Amino acid sequence: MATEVTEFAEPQETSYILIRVLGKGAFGEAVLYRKTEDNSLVVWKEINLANCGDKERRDSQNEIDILSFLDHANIVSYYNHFIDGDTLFIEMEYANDGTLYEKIYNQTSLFPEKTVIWYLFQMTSALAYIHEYGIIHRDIKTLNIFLTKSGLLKLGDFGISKIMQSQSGMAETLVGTPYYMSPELMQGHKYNQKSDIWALGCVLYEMLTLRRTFEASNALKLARDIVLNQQSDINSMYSQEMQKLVTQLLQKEPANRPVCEEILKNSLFTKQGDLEKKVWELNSVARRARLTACSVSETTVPVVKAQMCEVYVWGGGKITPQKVEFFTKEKSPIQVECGESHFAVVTVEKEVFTWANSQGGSSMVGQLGHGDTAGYKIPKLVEGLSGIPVKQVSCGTDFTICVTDDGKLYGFGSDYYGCVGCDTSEEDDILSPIPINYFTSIPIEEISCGDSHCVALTKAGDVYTWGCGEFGRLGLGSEDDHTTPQKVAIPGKHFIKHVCAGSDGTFLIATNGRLLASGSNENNKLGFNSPTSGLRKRKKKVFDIPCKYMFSTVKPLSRQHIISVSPGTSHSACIDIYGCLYTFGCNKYGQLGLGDYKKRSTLNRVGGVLVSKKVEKVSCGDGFTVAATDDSQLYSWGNGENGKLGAIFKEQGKKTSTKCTSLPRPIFGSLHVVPYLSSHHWNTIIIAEKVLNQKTLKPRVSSPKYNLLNSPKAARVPFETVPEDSAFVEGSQPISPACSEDLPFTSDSSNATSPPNSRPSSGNKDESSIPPWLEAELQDAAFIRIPSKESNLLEIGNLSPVSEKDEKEIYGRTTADKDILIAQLRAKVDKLTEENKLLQETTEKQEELIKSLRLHP
Ligand SMILES: Nc1ncnc2c1ncn2[C@@H]1O[C@H](COP(=O)(O)OP(=O)(O)OP(=O)(O)O)[C@@H](O)[C@H]1O
Repeated sequence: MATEVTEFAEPQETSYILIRVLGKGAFGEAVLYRKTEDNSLVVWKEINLANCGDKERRDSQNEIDILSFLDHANIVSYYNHFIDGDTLFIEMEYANDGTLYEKIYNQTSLFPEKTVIWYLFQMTSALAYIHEYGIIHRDIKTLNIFLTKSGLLKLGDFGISKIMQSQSGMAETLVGTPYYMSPELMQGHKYNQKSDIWALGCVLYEMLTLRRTFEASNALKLARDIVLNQQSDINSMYSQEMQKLVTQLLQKEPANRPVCEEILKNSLFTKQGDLEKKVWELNSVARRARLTACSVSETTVPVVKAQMCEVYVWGGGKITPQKVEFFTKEKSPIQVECGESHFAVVTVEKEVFTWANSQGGSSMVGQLGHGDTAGYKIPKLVEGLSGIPVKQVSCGTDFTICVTDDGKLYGFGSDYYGCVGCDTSEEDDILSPIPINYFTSIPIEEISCGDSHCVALTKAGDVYTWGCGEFGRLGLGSEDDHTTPQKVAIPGKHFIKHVCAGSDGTFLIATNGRLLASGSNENNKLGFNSPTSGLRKRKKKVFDIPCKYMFSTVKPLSRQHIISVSPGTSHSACIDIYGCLYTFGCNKYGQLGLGDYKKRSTLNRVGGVLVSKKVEKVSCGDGFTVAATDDSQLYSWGNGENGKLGAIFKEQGKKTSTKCTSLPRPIFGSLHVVPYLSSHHWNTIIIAEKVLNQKTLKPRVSSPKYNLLNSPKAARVPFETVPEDSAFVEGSQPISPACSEDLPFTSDSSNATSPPNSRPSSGNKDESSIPPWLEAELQDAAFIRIPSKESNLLEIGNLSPVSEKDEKEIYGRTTADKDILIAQLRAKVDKLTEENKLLQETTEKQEELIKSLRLHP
């Protein structure tokens, strides 16, 4: 379709293009690929498991599962992994500047101490991180320490690391590379994390001497050297502190070696400034570089905002957004939610209002909480919660659960699956709010209701699920239903920040931005499927996962830092920290927003009109998606039947019903900030903030000083009030400048009274944001004319003689011209003086003559 081609480039499925085989290890190969999705380079390790038994396969899979949770700037990230036939595939970050081994052996002179400290700091903080998780690396060596061109160091190859069951646990197996093996290992003793510290000491020694700590012609001699701990001396150019640290790390007795936390406190690091910040900055630059396609629009910082909150609903038969007048006139909303046939709103007074959209004929079963089964058409206060401050509400298909300020839960509606947690009542339908007693002494932070199950996050960070368990949506390892809340096992050491229940699956968002999910992955709606197109030894294009009974990380999204997720009936959408929108799942109605209706088996980044915007909110319903962007626009796409899209869009040439659109389309006419958005089944409800008045600061392009010097006009209006975007015009008034004295910023005020493109006249204090003190100073200031070109004249410390040309430009004439003119003037004055003198003499003579004539008539 012509219209679509211009608006949206055909999205490509992610595939891998082989770059080169990096090398072969003991168990397989490491191969470098380019990922077509974002042109990033990734390494896939292909490990042959043909000789491994079932248990070993399971163990290696479990071990990598845990390693994939690690998230540290100095550890090679594990993005994805799966076992296909006899091959274990692991996708990981590519370190693009070789290994520390190569770096050391290419050195022609010793490293400066500063470099050694920088590398050692990064290695130690990586080790501190894994040790905290109870992981021992067990193969620390310069060959397993990778470098990036940006100067970062990355600890990799956890191939033989072992997850310790407890911090004090001892692993039995003798593994590792002999040169780095600690005395206790050589002697056949047990070891713990201190063996990694020994290896760290060996690496440090290698960096300081450019040779191995213990080199011996045979294993026996090596063992003897290590046990006797005979190191050679370190060059005296290195500080005493450094030499002391090597000795501490290479202590024969494990107990005498420091732990990572102690090493990090060494004055060698503290003297070097904020090394942690440097690592963080370098890593975030690399992360940003990966987001090449993500051109986020210029950010402005709001300063003053006057706004009005309104509630709109659509869908369920209502084609265009309907304003719910009640919340404009009487109550101010702070949170909204919808179920299949009902809406719920929490107001600033912490009250809950519910009402029905019984358009489809569905009967009420108590989900409104008004004590009966009437289908109230306008918002009605849930009186059973009067006096109980509610901070959040969530709607299931036909039930509602509220969280109070002190973390208590109240539920009402259908208890068919035990969602309302009513373990005492015989009835399935709870018509008025009842407390969910299970949580009386476990305060809840957040609740999310799916179609027929619930997930709650406690204030302590634990996750509980209950209700229907089909497809493993409760993440409890089975499909069993549970009428009482069950604590969920969270893999790794993830701290959960948000919980989100869908129709038959559940998402969890961890504090580190990882997305975890459990339940049905039909059509990839939980995002688990991995693209494998282009990978050697893999024929199928996608590695398909039908469902998960336990929570696992959604690995295809492990490189994104997810902040928000919304599961729909057959698809899902999530937003990352940069405001990029990703969709996955069924695309029958174009609900993935990719400009077509093709089946998509993996993850997609929504582009088109949204590519340059920051998506702030998203919600998925049954076959449709709604998204709000940072420029106060609202978009919808997918199945438009029954008004699900809040507007009527016509899309030519598509195969499904004429009410579908596969591209994000702006809805809602004018522009609004949407702080809350919820879709369920065919309904959508939003809070729309109408910004009546907004003033923002944004960095100015040129320095006001420069304008002041260069243009007399600019000197009068150094801060220009940018005419308002028509976005926030309704009833807005100009705001007197509050922060215009902050020189690096220019004021951008939304002002309804001045027409677009009109410039304020100078000196008008209402329109110009010039501060009064500066205005006064400018009025009194002498006017100095400056050449339009930046000549040497302006550069302090570079006062070269003024050229004739510049003089002419500044003063309109040269010094020579001036001299001639002065001479001419002098001559003129002289002539005049002469003439004056003559005249005076003549007058005197005439007066004398007249006098004598009077005396002698
Ligand atoms: N993430 C990575 N980034 C850059 N190069 C890598 C990465 N992982 C592995 N390599 C390189 O690929 C090659 C093969 O690595 P691999 O891990 O398969 O074997 P190895 O580490 O040499 O041996 P083994 O795993 O048996 O100890 C090595 O040269 C290694 O430096």
